[in-house]
Amino acid sequence: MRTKFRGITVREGMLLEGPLGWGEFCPFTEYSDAEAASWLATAVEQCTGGWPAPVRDRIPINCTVPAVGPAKAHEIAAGSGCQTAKIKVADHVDSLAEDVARVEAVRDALGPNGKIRVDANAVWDVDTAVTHIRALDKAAGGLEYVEQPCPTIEELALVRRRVDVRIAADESIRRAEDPLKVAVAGAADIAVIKCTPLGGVRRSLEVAEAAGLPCVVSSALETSIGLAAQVALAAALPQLDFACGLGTLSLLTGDVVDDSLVPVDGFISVRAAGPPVPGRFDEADPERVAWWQARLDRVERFVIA
Ligand SMILES: O=C(O)CCC(=O)C1=CC=C[C@@H](O)[C@@H]1C(=O)O
Ligand SMILES: [Mg+2]
Repeated sequence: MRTKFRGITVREGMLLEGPLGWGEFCPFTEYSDAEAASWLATAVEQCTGGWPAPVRDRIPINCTVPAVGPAKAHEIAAGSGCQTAKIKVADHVDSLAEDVARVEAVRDALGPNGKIRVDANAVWDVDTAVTHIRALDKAAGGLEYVEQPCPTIEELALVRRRVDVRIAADESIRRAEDPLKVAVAGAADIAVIKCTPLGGVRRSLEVAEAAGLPCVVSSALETSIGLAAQVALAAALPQLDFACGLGTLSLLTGDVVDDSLVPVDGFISVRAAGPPVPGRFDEADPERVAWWQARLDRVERFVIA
């Protein structure tokens, strides 16, 4: 990673080859085998099953601004070519002043017509969420939405009643016991859908339909191989009203393909990625390779069982 993001500085994963090409298996290292099973289903769909036909040929993209200082945040947003920015906030206790400065810097970089959304990754309680959302909304001159301000659906519903900013559900969907059954309508205005953890493009289309809300497709920090599945999902959704969080290759120091799925002028064109360049990760630590192979063996058995 170029900058620490969701607490990690190294992104690990595995590429699997099947009859249709390559798939990416990249559950975060702390996830259990049970939680990793749907990530494997996504990789298997990609390299064996293929995806539904696209209904659009390019996807509007938001730039992603980690919890960095205002000067760096300005540079990221200004250099991204995107009209929408998603800003990480609340990454530590007492972050409000830094969050406000980051949001102000991004507004300055995007100009008055840019759209700004923030993501708190479920760390606030209801009262903190209300106070911080109001302050950040003011700093932004209007937020497009706030993603997962609190941990539970009930808390999202309470916050939603008390602020004028739209609420998006992310962890509430992708980490739910059954993402097909989670009742987010009423607690949120927007559903963040990530096909990598949800078990593939087809299943994500079902989750999106079940959520009954406008959707934003967002990445799980994949290489271009895994991002291609997310792009396929964004391309196949019947309706796409918001920019998607798929511009995350810029958070990584490298990619496994040469022709990376990066946004140009704020859009990613819908296409496959790959193949991986042989030898790109020859330097991978043998201990980590063995760890991933053992994980794959366990998760595979978990899926079959
Ligand atoms: O949505 C984006 O702009 C980028 C993706 C992103 O923010 C995330 C990717 C992976 C893990 C998550 O913590 C995080 C998110 O919460 O949305
Ligand atoms: Mg999120």
